[in-house]
Amino acid sequence: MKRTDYINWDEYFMGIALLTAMRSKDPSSQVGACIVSPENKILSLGYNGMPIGCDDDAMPWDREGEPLDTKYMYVCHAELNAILNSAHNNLKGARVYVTLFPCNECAKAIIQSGISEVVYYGDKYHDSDSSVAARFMFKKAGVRLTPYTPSGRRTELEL
Ligand SMILES: Nc1nc(=O)n([C@H]2C[C@H](O)[C@@H](COP(=O)(O)O)O2)cc1CO
Ligand SMILES: [Zn+2]
Repeated sequence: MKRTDYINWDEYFMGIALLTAMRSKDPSSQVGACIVSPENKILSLGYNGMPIGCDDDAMPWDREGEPLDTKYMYVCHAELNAILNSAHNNLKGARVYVTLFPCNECAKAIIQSGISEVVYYGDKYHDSDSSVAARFMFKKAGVRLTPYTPSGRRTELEL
């Protein structure tokens, strides 16, 4: 008899997105993205971080202040990193598991890459212009938006 308490696909991919987010240096929001093929193969992963070559310790992580002194000018979002990290994979018909709903800029990249479904966990900026614009574009482009339903399963990893 096979065991029955194995994690399902959604738990698996969102779990990997959550683990990937733990690599983020951002003090306020750690975001992870996991892109998966229609055959449930992982195509790419990403988390929010500074561009390659931009020393994490030399870059600002502040949310407020002069625009040039905030992280927003520089940080590369989890979804964009995942798309860019997948340069040799075809993302047509893929779905992306994200721990936070995509912004309008990542929405553009998601649509252009051919990803057809976004499964999202958090949505804390639901009412921001960025989220409204993202939803508007996703709707026009026919990208399916699926809120992740937490299963309630808790797990602990000894790392
Ligand atoms: N979907 C997203 N993916 C992301 O990777 N991010 C990143 C950009 C920043 O590094 C951080 C948001 O910072 P804060 O405004 O919550 O302090 O998360 C943000 C969003 C939200 O749209
Ligand atoms: Zn984004």
